[in-house]
Amino acid sequence: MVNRVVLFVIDSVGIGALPDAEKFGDVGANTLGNIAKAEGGLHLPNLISLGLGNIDGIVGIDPIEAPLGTYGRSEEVSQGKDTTTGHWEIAGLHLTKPFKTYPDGFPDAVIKAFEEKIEKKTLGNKAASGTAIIEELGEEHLQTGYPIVYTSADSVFQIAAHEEVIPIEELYQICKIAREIMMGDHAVARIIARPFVGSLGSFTRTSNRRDFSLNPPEETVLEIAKKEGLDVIAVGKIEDIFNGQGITEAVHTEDNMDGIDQTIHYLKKENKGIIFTNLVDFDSKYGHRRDPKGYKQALEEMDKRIPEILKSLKKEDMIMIVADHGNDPTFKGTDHTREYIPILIYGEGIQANVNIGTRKSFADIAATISDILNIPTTGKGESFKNLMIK
Ligand SMILES: O=P(O)(O)O[C@H]1O[C@H](CO)[C@@H](O)[C@H]1O
Ligand SMILES: [Mn+2]
Ligand SMILES: [Mn+2]
Repeated sequence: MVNRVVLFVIDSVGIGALPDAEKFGDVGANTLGNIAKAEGGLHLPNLISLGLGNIDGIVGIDPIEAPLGTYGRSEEVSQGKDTTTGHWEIAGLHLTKPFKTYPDGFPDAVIKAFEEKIEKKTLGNKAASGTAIIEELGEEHLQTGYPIVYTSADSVFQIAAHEEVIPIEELYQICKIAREIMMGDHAVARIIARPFVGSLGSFTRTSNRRDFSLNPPEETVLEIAKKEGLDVIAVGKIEDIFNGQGITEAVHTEDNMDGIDQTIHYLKKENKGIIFTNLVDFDSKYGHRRDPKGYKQALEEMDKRIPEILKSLKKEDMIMIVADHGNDPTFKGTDHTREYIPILIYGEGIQANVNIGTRKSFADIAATISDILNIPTTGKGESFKNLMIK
């Protein structure tokens, strides 16, 4: 019997363009496949031993004879390719209306209302890469003290500020003000605090980033699990993505390795239910930065830690490794890509070498978790428990 699910989202590790990728301008995107191609292969022996190379349609990773895990891939139903949409679908929701985006910047009325409330002017107000815009406007920011507001192809209102110009607590406060303004007609998925340090020419962003999300519009599998008295432990930015809804305990992390450390820490403790971890470096440090070499290294670094994670699993644990969207570092632009996500599952109670094929919705993951933990479902997705439980 499985009574604890460890759900890892390896943020942005997509495995090929979805059939509807054209609508998103993402035909030809393949995060994992194109990294393998650009970097002359990927050394991921542990993910491969679980079945990574055996997933239908995977490119750049060879299959093996007898994978130890259950494996497959999934399409995304919701019409979005952002983190929130991806995670909410994994947790059992389908977003019928995509989040609003602002490719040409935010309307004057929004910026005016924001500037009045924070009693400061703002800089930027356009779509940009976060590292590029602090280089571009950093000097003016240091001189004026005005925060830098920017967005991307995602539904985000991001506020960048130097930690010595706007202390982080104050930055979080102005994010909360933005959150109040960006509701209703302008219900952007996230307001993101983007603090940075350093001096002109060598600014670096810090791990004090915070995301201020919306509540999920309906009950997720996390809320159901919590109601049923189970633990729902959030590691990394999971707490932010769900705006704390359905979470019983949370820890924020410095980077991928810290995320793995924290997950192992919780695995060793007595708890029942869901440990939900997001490893964001793949996306934020390498995908958006279009750095296939760094992305490859981050993947290999994570792969190396898998034996340690598996060793920490108890008899009744099951680990699921999935992603939330793509972010092909070899693709045009700097945004996410509409892709299939991989699904790798392992545990003592799980069948080896089972192919669950191509799932129609990320919500199949939530439905399966409900089925396994014996709790009600969100009503979305189809469980594949019977294919993989011993
Ligand atoms: O370029 P940076 O600031 O990393 O922004 C990226 O991070 C945001 C949230 O994941 C997205 O909007 C994406 O564009
Ligand atoms: Mn993401
Ligand atoms: Mn991203």
